[in-house]
Amino acid sequence: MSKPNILLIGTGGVGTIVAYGIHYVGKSNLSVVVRRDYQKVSKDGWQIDSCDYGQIKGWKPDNIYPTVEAAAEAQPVFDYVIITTKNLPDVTKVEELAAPVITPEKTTVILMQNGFDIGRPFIAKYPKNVCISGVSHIGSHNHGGAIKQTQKDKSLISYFVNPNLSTEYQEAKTKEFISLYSNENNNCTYFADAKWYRYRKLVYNATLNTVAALTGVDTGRLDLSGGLAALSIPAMREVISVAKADGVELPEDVINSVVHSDDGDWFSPSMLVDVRKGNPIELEVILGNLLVVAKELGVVTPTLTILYELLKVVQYRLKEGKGYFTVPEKRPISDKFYK
Ligand SMILES: NC(=O)C1=CN([C@@H]2O[C@H](COP(=O)(O)OP(=O)(O)OC[C@H]3O[C@@H](n4cnc5c(N)ncnc54)[C@H](OP(=O)(O)O)[C@@H]3O)[C@@H](O)[C@H]2O)C=CC1
Ligand SMILES: CC(C)(CO)C(=O)C(=O)O
Repeated sequence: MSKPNILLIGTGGVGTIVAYGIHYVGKSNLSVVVRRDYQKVSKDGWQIDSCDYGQIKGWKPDNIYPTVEAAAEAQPVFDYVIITTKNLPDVTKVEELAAPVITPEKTTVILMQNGFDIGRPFIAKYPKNVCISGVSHIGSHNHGGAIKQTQKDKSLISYFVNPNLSTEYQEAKTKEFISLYSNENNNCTYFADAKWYRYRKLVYNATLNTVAALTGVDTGRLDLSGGLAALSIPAMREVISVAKADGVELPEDVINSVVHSDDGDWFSPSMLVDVRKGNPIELEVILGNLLVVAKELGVVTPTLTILYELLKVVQYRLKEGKGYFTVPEKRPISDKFYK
C-alpha cells in the first residue's frame, strides 16, 4: 500500500516538532510549508533541541514548499493537512489559507492549535471532510529557525463532530492519523470528546494567557501579585459556567489542577509570548468564540468580557505595529455625542 501524503502548514515551535514526530514514525510522505525561514531551512534544514528527540542537526522532511499554492501545484492530493499556524481569524482565516490543498471529500484536516469552536468554519466550508482536533500541551518555540522544545509533546486528538459524516468514519480517520504521528518519544492519545477537552483547556488559556498578556507577568508573578485570585480565578469560574450551560461538566478540582499545572515554573503562556514579540494574539479563538457561545446560552461573563474588551485594544496596537493598517496622520474629529 502506498504511503499517505501529509502536508503540514506552519513550522513554528509546535509544527516542527509535530513534523519531526511524523518523520520519525516514517509511515507517510511528509511535506511542509515554511514561510519566513524558507530559504534558510531549504538549504540547511532545521536545528532542533528537543526534550523528546535530543539534538537534531540539519533535519529536512521529504518536501519543503514556500507557500500553500506551491504545495498544491506540486502535488495533486494530500490525504492529511495539518495546520500549526497561530489561529488568527481576524488576520487570516485558516480555512481560506488551506483551501488550495484541500480536496473535497478526501483530505482530512488536523487543527493542532489552541482555541475553542475552531472546527466550525472548517465544517461549514468543507462539509464532507473530516476535521480533527489536536490539543497540544507542549512547550516549544522557534528562535529564528532553531527549535527549542522544553516541555514534552503531549497531545489529545479527537474529531470535531461533523453531522454529515458517520461517527465510525470520523473516528477511524482520527485513529489513523494518530498511528502516523504517535511514537515512543511523544504522548499522543485519542480523546473521544473534542468539545469537553477544548473547554478544559480554556480554563487555562482564557484566564491565565489573557491576564498575563494584559499585565506582562508570567503565571508565577500573577499568583504572587494577587492577580490570580482577583482576576484569573473568577474568570475560570465563568468558563466553567459556560461549559455547564453548554452541557459540559468539568471536574470539581479543575481550577486547582489548572493553577498548579505551572508549579515551580515562572511560566509565560503563549499569549504573553506573542505580546512580547509584538505578534497578534489568538484572542478571537481563545476568548471571542467562547463569549459568542456564552451569549447564545445567556450566561453572564463580566470578568471574561472585560478581559476581552481590554485585549481587543491590545490587539489593535499589535496589528498596527505589524502594519496591518495605518491610522491617518491627523486624528479625525468625531461628531458623536457621548453621555
Ligand atoms: N508553542 C507552544 O508551546 C504551544 C502552542 N500552542 C498552540 O499551537 C499553535 C501553534 O503555535 P506555535 O507553534 O507556538 O506558533 P509559532 O508562532 O511558533 O509558529 C507558527 C508558524 O506558522 C507559520 N505561518 C503563519 N502563517 C503562515 C502562512 N500563511 N503560511 C505558512 N506558514 C505560516 C509562521 O511562519 P512565520 O515564521 O513566517 O511567521 C510560524 O512558523 C497555536 O495555536 C498555539 O496557541 C499550544 C500549546 C503550546
Ligand atoms: C496551557 C499551555 C501552556 C499548554 O502548553 C498553552 O496552551 C499556552 O501557553 O498557550
